[in-house]
Amino acid sequence: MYFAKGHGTGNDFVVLPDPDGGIELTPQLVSTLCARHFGIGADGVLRVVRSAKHPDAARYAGDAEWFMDYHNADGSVAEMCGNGVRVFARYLTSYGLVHATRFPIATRAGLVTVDVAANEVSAEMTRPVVGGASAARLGEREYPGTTADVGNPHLVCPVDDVSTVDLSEPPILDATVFPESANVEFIAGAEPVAGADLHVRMRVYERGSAETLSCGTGACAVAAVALGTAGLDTGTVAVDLPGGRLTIAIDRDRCVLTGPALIVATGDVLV
Ligand SMILES: N[C@@H](CCC[C@H](N)C(=O)O)C(=O)O
Repeated sequence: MYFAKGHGTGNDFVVLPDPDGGIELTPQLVSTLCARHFGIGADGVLRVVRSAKHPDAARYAGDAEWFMDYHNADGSVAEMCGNGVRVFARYLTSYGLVHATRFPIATRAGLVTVDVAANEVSAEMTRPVVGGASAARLGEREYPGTTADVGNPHLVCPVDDVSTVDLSEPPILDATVFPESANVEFIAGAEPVAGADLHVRMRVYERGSAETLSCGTGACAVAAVALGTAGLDTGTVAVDLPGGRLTIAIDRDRCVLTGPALIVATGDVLV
C-alpha cells in the first residue's frame, strides 16, 4: 500500500491516498501504521478520499472534491485536525491532485479553506467556541481550565511553567463535560514577539494520540482562551510548541491557523 509521511510542526501523519475509498481502514490498521517501533510511526492517519466516495462527506461533494478522513493513532476517529488539514493540503498540491493554492477541504467538522504557500500552509476555520470552567487531573494535581470547541473538544489549562507538567499519563477529565473525552492544552505566557498580540508556550496531551509535539486545533483553542483572558475579542497569537511555532489570527467569525507543513517521505507499506 502506497503512503506518504508528513508533519506540521512535528505533529506527524501517515497520508494514505485512497481516491475511491477502497481501503478498509480499520482501527487496527490505523494503530499498526502509527506504531512508532513496529509500524511507520505517526500521531494519526490522513486518508485522502474524494468527498463523493465517503459517507461522512458526501454532502460536501459539490463544494470540496477531497475529504480529510482523519484517524488518531489509537484508531479512533476525530472531527478535525488543524495540522492534519494543513499537511493534507500540502499533499494535494505537491502531488498534482489540486492545482489551486486556495481551496476548500471537507472534514467531519465542516469545510476548511486552505492557503498553500511555499513555506507555510494556512487553514481557515470557524472561530473556536469558548465554554465554561472544568479541570484535568494528573496524578495528585488538579489543573483548572476553560473548555473550547474547535470542531473537536479541548480544555485549556494555564500553568506557571509548561516544562514541569508530567504528561506521561492521560489527564483525567470530567466525563459529564467531555463525554467523548478531549485534548488538553497546558499554557504559560511568554515574552512579547513582533507581529503577535500575545505569545504563549503550550504542551498538549491529545485524545487518541498521547503527548504530541504540536496540535493545530489545540493552538486555536489556546489562542481563543488567551485572547478572552486578556480582554481581547480578536487578535493574533503566537503559540510555541515543542515542534515549533504556530500563528493564529482570530477575527469576528474566523480563525486562521498558519505554520509549516511538509511531506518528508513516500513509500510502500507491507500490511
Ligand atoms: N493534532 C490535531 C488534532 C487531532 C485530533 C485530536 N487528537 C482529537 O481527538 O480531537 C490538530 O493538529 O488539531
